Amino acid sequence: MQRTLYRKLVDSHTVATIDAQHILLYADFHIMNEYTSPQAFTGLKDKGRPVLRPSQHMAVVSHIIPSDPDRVGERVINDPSSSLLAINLRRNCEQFGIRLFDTNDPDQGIEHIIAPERGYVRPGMVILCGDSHTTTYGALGALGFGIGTSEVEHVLATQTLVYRIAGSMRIRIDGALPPGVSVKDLTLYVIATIGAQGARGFAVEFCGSTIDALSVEARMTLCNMAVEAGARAALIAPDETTRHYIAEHVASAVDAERGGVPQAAWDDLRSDDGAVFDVEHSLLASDVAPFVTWGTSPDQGIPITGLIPSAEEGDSATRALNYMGLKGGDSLCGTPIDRVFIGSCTNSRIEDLRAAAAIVGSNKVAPGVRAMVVPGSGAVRRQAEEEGLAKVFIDAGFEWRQPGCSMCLAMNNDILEPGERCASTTNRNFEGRQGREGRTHLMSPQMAAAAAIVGAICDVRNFGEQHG
Ligand SMILES: CC(C)[C@H](C(=O)O)[C@@H](O)C(=O)O
Ligand code: SF4
Repeated sequence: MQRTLYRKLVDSHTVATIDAQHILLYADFHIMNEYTSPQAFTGLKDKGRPVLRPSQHMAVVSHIIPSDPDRVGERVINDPSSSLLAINLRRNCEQFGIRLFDTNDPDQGIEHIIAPERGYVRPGMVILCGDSHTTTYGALGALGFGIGTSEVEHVLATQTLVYRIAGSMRIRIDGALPPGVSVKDLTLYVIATIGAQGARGFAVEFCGSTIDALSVEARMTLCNMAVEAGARAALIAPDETTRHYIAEHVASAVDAERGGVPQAAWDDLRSDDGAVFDVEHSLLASDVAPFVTWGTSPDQGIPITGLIPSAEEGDSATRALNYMGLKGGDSLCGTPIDRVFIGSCTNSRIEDLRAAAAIVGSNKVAPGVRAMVVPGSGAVRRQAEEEGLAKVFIDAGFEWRQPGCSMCLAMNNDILEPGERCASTTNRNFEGRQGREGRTHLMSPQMAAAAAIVGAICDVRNFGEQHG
């Protein structure tokens, strides 16, 4: 029987079958943040249960930590309730013997940036985290998905999870991305094409020559946002690109052979020829242009050359347009922005910062625009400083900040003022996501960098002619 990659990963981690739809799934690794773990630890303590395998968990303070450039010392977090979350996580990790990337750890950062970077994510693994963007790890051929707080407790206690098997979807994308078009544009295009619920209930496997040509970091951007189309997981079969990434990242961090599938068996980590998917889509990279969202859902995006769709009175697009202060039939090009945010687990890796810095060059941030770059981890920040990228940003007038989720979700000091419009490399543009009444336009790091210089949303492909 031919099996999909998803099915192989599920089968190899099935501890017991519960019924036709449910299994007990083994988790090779589990990641926690300060925000979704406290009740789980309280539950364990109340029941007097230990953590079964402490070495198969890690924790990080990422959501509530301020990104101030001079963040140091004990008082990195001034807000008392946020500070308490960090203190609790530290106590819990100490008590249960779990590796914590604490507030002052040189490698602290966003969970989904540091887990692969530190070598914890390897092909063939099942990786869980109380966070929806755990789908990111599919970029390395690992089955990753977000879990709820009560499930976090179960995973800590048993290293397993009661799991409902997902449907299978394959999205094939072929051809070369046109010049000036990045994987973020491709991602927003895929979501706009299939819709915010388009992959709901499915584990999505991405394949095709476009995917083959992507770096692992680019694949992470795509898999990260698959959840914005409703996907329960995203997967890309490991290949030579994956091998190189693993060789670079695992040796320095954790034992390559601990957990996961030995390299010799990676060849089997792919869907068999003839494996049947419940749903298949086929897309062409040549159809993709730089993409920007105009609304309040990640699927409300258009190519920068397109027009904002006209809305019918009373439909959800009308509400979105009102919230965003935009009109149907207009172009997004030339829409002035107040803020630029380059960061988040979607786009704060070194390749993202390189791409943004290449656009910035020797230009300056437009007067009146507040622009910030928030690297995804301490390691990304150090590397960007070594490569001179930080200097490019600082000289241009960007704020060069400390790692964390930052203005991706405004759970810390980084927040939009009501009515402010932001060019953002993040993954969610919901109402209030970056601050009450804040207006978020999702786009690539290149497009956000160009917007910072121009002071308005623009087509990065024309940017070089004026600012090269
Ligand atoms: C805080 C956390 C539960 C949440 C998630 O699950 O994704 C956050 O990371 C987000 O991006 O909205
Ligand atoms: S960077 Fe944003 S999307 Fe990613 S984990 Fe943090 S809040 Fe969630």
